[in-house]
Amino acid sequence: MSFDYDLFVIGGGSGGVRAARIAAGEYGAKVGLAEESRMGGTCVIRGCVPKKLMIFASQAGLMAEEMRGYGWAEAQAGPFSWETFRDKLDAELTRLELIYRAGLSRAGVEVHDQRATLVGHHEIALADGTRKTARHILIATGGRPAPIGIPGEELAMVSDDLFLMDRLPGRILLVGGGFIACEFATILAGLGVDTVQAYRGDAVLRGFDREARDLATLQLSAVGVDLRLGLTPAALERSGEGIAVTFDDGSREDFDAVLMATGRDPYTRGLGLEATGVAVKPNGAIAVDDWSQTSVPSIFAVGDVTDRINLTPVAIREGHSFVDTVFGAKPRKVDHSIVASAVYLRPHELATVGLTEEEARAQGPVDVYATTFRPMRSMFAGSDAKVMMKLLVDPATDRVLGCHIFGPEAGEMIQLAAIPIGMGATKAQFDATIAVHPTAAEELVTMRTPTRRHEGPAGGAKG
Ligand SMILES: Cc1cc2nc3c(=O)[nH]c(=O)nc-3n(C[C@H](O)[C@H](O)[C@H](O)COP(=O)(O)OP(=O)(O)OC[C@H]3O[C@@H](n4cnc5c(N)ncnc54)[C@H](O)[C@@H]3O)c2cc1C
Ligand SMILES: NC(=O)c1ccc[n+]([C@@H]2O[C@H](COP(=O)([O-])OP(=O)(O)OC[C@H]3O[C@@H](n4cnc5c(N)ncnc54)[C@H](O)[C@@H]3O)[C@@H](O)[C@H]2O)c1
Repeated sequence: MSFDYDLFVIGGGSGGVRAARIAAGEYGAKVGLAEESRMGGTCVIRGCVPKKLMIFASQAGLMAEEMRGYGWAEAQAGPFSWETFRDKLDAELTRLELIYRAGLSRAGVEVHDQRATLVGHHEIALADGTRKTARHILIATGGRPAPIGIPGEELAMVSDDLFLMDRLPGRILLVGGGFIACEFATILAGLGVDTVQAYRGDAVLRGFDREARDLATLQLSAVGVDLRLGLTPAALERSGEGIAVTFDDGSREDFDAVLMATGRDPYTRGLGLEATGVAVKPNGAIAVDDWSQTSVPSIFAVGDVTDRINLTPVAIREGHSFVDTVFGAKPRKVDHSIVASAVYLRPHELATVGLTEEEARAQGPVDVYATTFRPMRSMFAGSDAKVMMKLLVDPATDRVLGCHIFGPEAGEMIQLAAIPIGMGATKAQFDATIAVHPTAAEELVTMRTPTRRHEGPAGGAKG
């Protein structure tokens, strides 16, 4: 049977673009790709990239404050122009989008700027009514903000809307305590917005190492976020130009804007999965095996739509591995067991790789090497901001099981720590490394004695 394409990719985000480009450019496959919005997907257009640029924009006040501590007595951030920043941001995203398009075009990928849906095991319908056939189909449609189902929720923004605002709100409520709520609370407070964050739990960033979570929670308040723990909205309603929020404790407050950052769902609605028999998990994520293959052998899925680890480099690796396996005769599975990540807070980021202390002690005995200190840079300036470095070590094998850093540029540090930890490095090998001085990261190779030992599920902590 002949097909229009060897591969048809639905979704031009992190996973889809990588897969299409490698399949066509390196393995000579005939590839089509459909994208219903801007090329580049969530990460480039409404995620990692604009978010990180906003983080940079938001740190002027903190930098000026630090510099005053170094003798620049008049240092001030001065006025911020959202309009100038937003227009520059839009131009930058357009530049990046064009680079993505050029890469696809150079590789010989045929791009269809429209929505695609599945109509058969080898067939796709485009929004203009055209049908295309393909030997293999890759679904890389990403995720969408998940509503929580409270009355008036449609009045709130989601993260996509933040990058397009006409003006900064005077007062905003952010709902949630995950990646997006914490990063945007840091950003908006840094840009001078009166920022309230409501989170239903007792410390933000559930799932991260508890000690690091506690430091992140303290830092949010220290940078001016009015963090309300154990609180969540029950209803939103219009109030003049703004939004009146009724919370679950019965209190009511007015805000200029509300941002719901309550998680993301796989974007599979209306994709034709039921009609084609592609199996989904209860939350709508496409079920795949280790090779990213769905229940229909000709259809594969990568990235957030499969809800494995919802990060850009993971989507890229999944897309690349699928193509290596199917088109490159180089079978490659993705190892999801050790994936580093960072939450871009300011002044200190939270970065992590491997097991948390809580996960490690639930598995068995673990030695915890941890230190918390005021780094020389900010201490000199008079700041109380604390850095934390933590290594979790298996006492039986001496293997480093996890690393957690709360500090300036922790994301940069964890990228490097992830290499030896992924290779199975031992604590002795960390210790054999001569320190780089003076740095905060030198603590990772100079912590000599365990701070505490957990004996495992049956035992308690010592020391
Ligand atoms: C605010 C925010 C900040 C983030 N920050 C980070 C970060 O700092 N680091 C990090 O690693 N990750 C971050 N992420 C997560 C990261 O963006 C995602 O994990 C990544 O983009 C997933 O890639 P993907 O290819 O699965 O999907 P996406 O990048 O979402 O791409 C899916 C594409 O498919 C298109 N599409 C969907 N359905 C169809 C259809 N039927 N037809 C045609 N096109 C379709 C969409 O328009 C979209 O362009 C962030 C996410 C958000 C929301
Ligand atoms: N730096 C990064 O790598 C980065 C940054 C942003 C986003 N991301 C990715 O995007 C994903 C989505 O981010 P997110 O922050 O929306 O999700 P998240 O899962 O990190 O956090 C969701 C938050 O919403 C809260 N929540 C969920 N349901 C609720 C309800 N019914 N009522 C009240 N609160 C509720 C949760 O308790 C949690 O605090 C992340 O999981 C991550 O994979 C990564």
